[in-house]
Amino acid sequence: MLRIAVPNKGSLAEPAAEMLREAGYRTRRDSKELVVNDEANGVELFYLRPRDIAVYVGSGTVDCGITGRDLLLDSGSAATEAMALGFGSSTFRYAGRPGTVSAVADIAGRRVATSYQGLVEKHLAEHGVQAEVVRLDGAVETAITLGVADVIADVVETGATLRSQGLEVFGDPILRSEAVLIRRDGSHEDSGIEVLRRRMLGVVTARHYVMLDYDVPASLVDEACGITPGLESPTVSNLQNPDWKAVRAMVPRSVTNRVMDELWELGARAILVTDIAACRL
Ligand SMILES: Nc1ncnc2c1ncn2[C@@H]1O[C@H](COP(=O)(O)OP(=O)(O)OP(=O)(O)O)[C@@H](O)[C@H]1O
Ligand SMILES: O=P(O)(O)OC[C@H]1O[C@H](OP(=O)(O)OP(=O)(O)O)[C@H](O)[C@@H]1O
Ligand SMILES: [Mg+2]
Repeated sequence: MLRIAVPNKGSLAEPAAEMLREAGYRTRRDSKELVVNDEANGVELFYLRPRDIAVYVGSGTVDCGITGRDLLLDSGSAATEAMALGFGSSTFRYAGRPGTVSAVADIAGRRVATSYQGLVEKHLAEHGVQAEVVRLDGAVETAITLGVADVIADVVETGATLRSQGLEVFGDPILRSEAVLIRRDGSHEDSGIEVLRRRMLGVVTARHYVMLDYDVPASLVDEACGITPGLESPTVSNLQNPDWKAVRAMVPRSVTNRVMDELWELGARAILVTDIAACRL
């Protein structure tokens, strides 16, 4: 049985469960379930706090887990990123009152509030800045208003929380984070983890690409394939009318409409886009 740690709460919980479901695993039906045994797939899911997941994985009590890159690095656990999962994206940044602090060097001698003490202490040390780190559990943005800190370091997604407290980010992002699959440092390419990783990669890829089908005059096939080169190579099939060919290729979802416009201009017709439900590449 492969033991997988899964976020039980917070921003990562629902999208992580969704990804596991799409990858064919059984997930919990109610939020009070703490362990799910999915015998058919040879896995056991342990629902744990996202912050604790790297600790469990690092200690070897579970084989792998899903958590945030920021939480992994903050924990200092003996765990390592096996793959990025493409959801739960955020940046980790310093912020303060406008006009007070504008660069990392200005933090020297001040108080920094954060829930990510390990990450912040390491970043300050790397920049040769000495400051007091005030460890808080959450709602860090309020620390300046309440006079507990001069600067904060926190997760920023839309920036709405910062704005609501009249704060502004400064300096470069400390980190760009997203949900990641993690395994213990130096753990061998265990076949169970490899199957999980391939399945997750299948979901990430299926989300990232669409399948494009179109018909194009035979004389324009090469030009059309230049527009849609696919991953290995596009599929070109005959049509009953010998003057036309059918082409099928995977296209990144983000450029689908631009590619369709180009194909149409070239003379392609019957251009169809289909979602990919799952894949192994
Ligand atoms: N808007 C967001 N707010 C907080 N964390 C986010 C956000 N978007 C992504 N994340 C990621 O979620 C992880 C934090 O999860 P965690 O469950 O500790 O906090 P949370 O989502 O703020 O939930 P809560 O504070 O309600 O427990 C981090 O990896 C963080 O980068
Ligand atoms: O940039 P935004 O889109 O506003 O999102 C970022 C905010 O969301 C999270 O807080 P959460 O609501 O989880 O509260 P917490 O501080 O108690 O964790 C995070 O800690 C930031 O405060
Ligand atoms: Mg939070």
